[in-house]
Amino acid sequence: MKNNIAIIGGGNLGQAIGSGLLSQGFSAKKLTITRHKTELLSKFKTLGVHVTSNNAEAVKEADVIIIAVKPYKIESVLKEIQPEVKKEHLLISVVSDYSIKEINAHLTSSPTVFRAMPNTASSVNESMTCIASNNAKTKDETVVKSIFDALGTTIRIDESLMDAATVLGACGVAYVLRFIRGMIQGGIEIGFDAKTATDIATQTVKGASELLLQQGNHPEAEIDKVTTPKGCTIAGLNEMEHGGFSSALIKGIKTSYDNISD
Ligand SMILES: NC(=O)C1=CN([C@@H]2O[C@H](COP(=O)(O)OP(=O)(O)OC[C@H]3O[C@@H](n4cnc5c(N)ncnc54)[C@H](OP(=O)(O)O)[C@@H]3O)[C@@H](O)[C@H]2O)C=CC1
Ligand SMILES: O=C(O)[C@@H]1CCC=N1
Repeated sequence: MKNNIAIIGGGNLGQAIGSGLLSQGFSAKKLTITRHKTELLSKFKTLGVHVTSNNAEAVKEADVIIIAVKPYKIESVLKEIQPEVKKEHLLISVVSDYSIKEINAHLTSSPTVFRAMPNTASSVNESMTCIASNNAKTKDETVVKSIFDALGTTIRIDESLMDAATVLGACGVAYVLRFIRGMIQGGIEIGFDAKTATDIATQTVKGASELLLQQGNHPEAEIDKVTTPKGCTIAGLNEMEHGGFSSALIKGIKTSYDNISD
């Protein structure tokens, strides 16, 4: 990748993106990460990444700007960087609930603006990133896609689905981790120590995902292969459903969706 990238907001997601890029061989010299508490970015500094609290300076040196601050901070950041943003810049916002139109309203130079919704698995190059833009040139789309392809898998979506992408893909990491925690707790109750239960639960979740990813089957088709008539799997699964398992998940997803806007 030839681009110089500035990540504005080196927090949980900004650092995950930075780590993911570096582990794919992206040059530390071409990467800048900003935040106020720069001491919390020392591991990046050690690797040769330019670490600064000066957003304007970071933007000046970059051709791709990734904004990764909290939604309530984006307007002040846009005001701060606005004088340095040029038409040639690719500006990617990973900020939830802030539209391309709202971003453009703060910029006079008309850069090409994208929204992307990666997740924290960017740090291990296993993100699912949904990308949206309005009338971006194919060559710019290719650049943005290549950045997030380095961090995992990408899908292009319409911007109207960005809130849904935020919930399913980004919040989704937390839902799955809570599921894994539940499996671990159950595993300990039936006899495993915490480490062994964690090893079994995490690999089992990975394997179940791979069955769908690699074979493209419907989850129920794979479930049918596990459930022996009158067996323990179906007994446990039905008990989970009696407790509202799928329903709780669906309701939680809808509740997250309803809570995106402040
Ligand atoms: N976390 C996640 O899983 C995901 C988050 N997102 C979105 O990404 C954005 C960031 O989320 P997340 O990483 O969790 O949040 P964090 O609070 O962890 O990170 C945001 C960072 O921005 C820095 N910051 C604040 N103000 C400025 C500023 N003026 N200039 C530069 N840096 C600044 C803060 O550091 P300091 O105080 O040192 O300045 C902070 O570390 C949010 O909009 C969120 O919606 C999207 C997908 C997934
Ligand atoms: O919970 C949040 O607000 C952010 C958005 C996506 C993931 N975390």
